[in-house]
Amino acid sequence: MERPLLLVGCGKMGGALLEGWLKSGIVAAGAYAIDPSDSLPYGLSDKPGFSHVKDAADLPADLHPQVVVLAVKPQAMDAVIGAYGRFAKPGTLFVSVAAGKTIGYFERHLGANAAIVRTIPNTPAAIGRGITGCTANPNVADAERAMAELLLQAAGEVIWVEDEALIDSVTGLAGSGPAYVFHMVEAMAAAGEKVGLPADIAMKLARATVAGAGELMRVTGEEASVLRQNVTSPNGTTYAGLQVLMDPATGLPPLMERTVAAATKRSRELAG
Ligand SMILES: NC(=O)C1=CN([C@@H]2O[C@H](COP(=O)(O)OP(=O)(O)OC[C@H]3O[C@@H](n4cnc5c(N)ncnc54)[C@H](OP(=O)(O)O)[C@@H]3O)[C@@H](O)[C@H]2O)C=CC1
Ligand SMILES: O=C(O)[C@@H]1CCC=N1
Repeated sequence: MERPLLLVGCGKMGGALLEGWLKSGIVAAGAYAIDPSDSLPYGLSDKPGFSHVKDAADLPADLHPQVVVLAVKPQAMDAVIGAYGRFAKPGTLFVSVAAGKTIGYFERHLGANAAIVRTIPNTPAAIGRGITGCTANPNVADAERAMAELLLQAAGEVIWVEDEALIDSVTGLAGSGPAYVFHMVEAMAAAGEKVGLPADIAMKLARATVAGAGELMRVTGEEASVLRQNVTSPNGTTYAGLQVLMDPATGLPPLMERTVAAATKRSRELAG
């Protein structure tokens, strides 16, 4: 990047992104993390390559950032966004990671000419294994789109959707998705205890099973259904378990459908 990046909100998500940018060296022109907290997550407070300020008022008066990344909670955005309107001029791209907040919302606060990329990452971004869904308004130039993609690639894979409404669906599936998987670990461990395993062993087995299965899927690139079939012997133990889990009326499919639908609906509600 030729000019500085501003990261507004350096919590779990913003911090994960900044961590990736510092590692990749993409923000070599300098970065500012604006966050009221005394110390930043992921040990960032001790890392070089950016300046931490607590308030937008502490930023240099003549700053002309290349990118402003908005990573505060959606509910905090109204109170925060006004302080960044001064940067909404040609040459500055706004990238939001806030769930629900629409491009229309940002155009209302930053002006109709502001270049805005709305995204939704997920927390595996912290180890470069995230996936981010993105959409852009027509003010975003090709070079700015490429810059946004480069920034988000520091956190993992990037997909673009033209229909902004689908960002709510991406949120319901992938933005919130890591929490579903972590809860599955909790549920598997609890179920292991029910069949007689000590709690610590049940949790160790559940963690390693989910982590290993995810890594197997990533490394082989194989279809999930094929990997599932590879575990399933005819009339064996997995078959017996999957008869319960895959029941179309009472198993995981209808439960996951309701889960993703509820998160997608909540994303729409956060629009503002
Ligand atoms: N966590 C996740 O899995 C994902 C989160 N997101 C989105 O990322 C955004 C941030 O979420 P998350 O990182 O989880 O939340 P966090 O609460 O961890 O991070 C938000 C940060 O913003 C800070 N903040 C509050 N007010 C201001 C301000 N005026 N100026 C600058 N910073 C401020 C908060 O400080 P303090 O705590 O002191 O108030 C906090 O450090 C949300 O919009 C969320 O929808 C998107 C995808 C996934
Ligand atoms: O729970 C949330 O609202 C945020 C957005 C996606 C993941 N966490």
